[in-house]
Order: sequence, then structure tokens, then C-alpha cells
Amino acid sequence: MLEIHDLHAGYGRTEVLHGVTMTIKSGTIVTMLGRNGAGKSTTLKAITGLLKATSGSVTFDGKDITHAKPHKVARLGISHVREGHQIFPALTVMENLSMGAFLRSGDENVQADLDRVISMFPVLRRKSNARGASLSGGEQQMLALAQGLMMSPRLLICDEPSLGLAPMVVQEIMDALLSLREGGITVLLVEQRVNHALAISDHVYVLDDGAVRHEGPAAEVRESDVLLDSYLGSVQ
Ligand SMILES: Nc1ncnc2c1ncn2[C@@H]1O[C@H](COP(=O)(O)OP(=O)(O)OP(=O)(O)O)[C@@H](O)[C@H]1O
Repeated sequence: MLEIHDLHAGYGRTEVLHGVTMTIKSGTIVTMLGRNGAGKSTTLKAITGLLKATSGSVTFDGKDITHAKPHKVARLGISHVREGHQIFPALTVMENLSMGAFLRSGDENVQADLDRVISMFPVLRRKSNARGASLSGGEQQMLALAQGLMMSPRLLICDEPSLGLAPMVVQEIMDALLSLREGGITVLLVEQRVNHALAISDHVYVLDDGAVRHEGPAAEVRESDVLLDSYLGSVQ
């Protein structure tokens, strides 16, 4: 579904990605792991057009999207839920969800998607008229995910959805990602909670210093102390 080949990118004159290559297969959850500063968020930004790649290629369902603008990437079916909470604090839950569908004006399936998304996250239904700012951290993260789903993506890219959340809430987020996979959505996840991420993933890429140092089935990485110690430091 998504092919990243020898991707180079960076900020100003500093190259951060030194040739990242990855394949994300349709219907899977793929997690990118790595220490702080390894280049995970930068890879996601280069995929979704927030950062220009200096060389290499990104192909989505056979289409070259290496130099596509973010809105074009979104229209093609990739939704990028970024680190932290990208919601509108002054808007209600419902208004936030409608904003998630802003690129779909005239699409008659928006209402059906709204019903489907809100039924995935019961707390959002209960709080549909509450302002974003009044939600807890976990609720805001669920809203951010739900907002990302309102784009009706085929590939959902999630950057550290568990950031700053309590373990129980983290599990809820992971369960939500699993149910997305069951619904046929492919997920590319960046996550610092290694154990939580490995438990739901099919395949894992380990990044270090802007390059892929290891890839393999999640089950294999779970069993490899050497790998976990060398590239991931403390495992949570
Ligand atoms: N906007 C930016 N301008 C300049 N350098 C940046 C910028 N964003 C990230 N970097 C640098 O790029 C490198 C990779 O950062 P990146 O955010 O991709 O890492 P990461 O693996 O996602 O880690 P983290 O979990 O800390 O976000 C780091 O050295 C970081 O300091």
C-alpha cells in the first residue's frame, strides 16, 4: 500500500533521514520504534508532504506522492494524526469532527461516517456538545483520532497517540487502533510505549539516527532483548 524508498529529508542544511526504506502492507498495523530524535516524526512528515524529501520516493497505491502537498495526500486517503492534540479547543466535539471532514464537501457519506466514528468512541457521543478544551487528555486524543478518521482514510498515520496518557487510557487507544484494522484501515504508528505498541502491531521498523536499523514481525522484536536494549533503551 505504501512504499518508501531511500528517503532523504531534513531541516535546512541538516539531513535527518539518511535513506529510509519501508513497506506498509494493506490491512496491517506497522509501528516505527526508536529513541528520541531517531527520525520517526520526520519520516511521517516526509510521507504526508509536511516536509519536502530531498531524494528518494514515496508511493501510495502505486501513485508517486513524494512531492505531493499535504491536502493532496489527505485526499488520496492518508490521514496524519500528529503528536500532541491537534483538536480545536474552542469548538465542540461535533464541530471538531465536522472539521475533520473539511476536504469532503459534497460527499454524501460524511453523515454515515460521523455516525460510525462516534459509535467507535462512546465517550465522544456522551460529550458531543462539550468543548474540546474541557475534555481530559485521553478524550482529546480520542477526538484527534476520530477527527483523523473523518477524512475516511485508508491509511491512518498516528504519531505518539499515547503521549502523556495514563496506562489504562493508552490501552483504550491501542484497542481503538486494533478495531480500525479490523475495519480494514491500515495503520502506521509511531509510539514510545514499546510494549503496548508491540502487542498490537503486525510489523515493526526500528529507526536509529535517521535510518532503519531493523525490521521484522512484531512477535520477533518482542522476543529480542538485544534489539530492545540496543535501539530502544528503556522499554515501557
Ligand atoms: N522542525 C525542526 N527543525 C530542526 N530540526 C528538527 C525539527 N524537528 C525535528 N528536528 C530534529 O530532527 C531529528 C529527528 O527528530 P524527530 O522528531 O523526527 O525524531 P523522533 O524519532 O520522532 O523523536 P521524538 O520522539 O523525540 O519526536 C532530531 O535531531 C530533531 O532535533
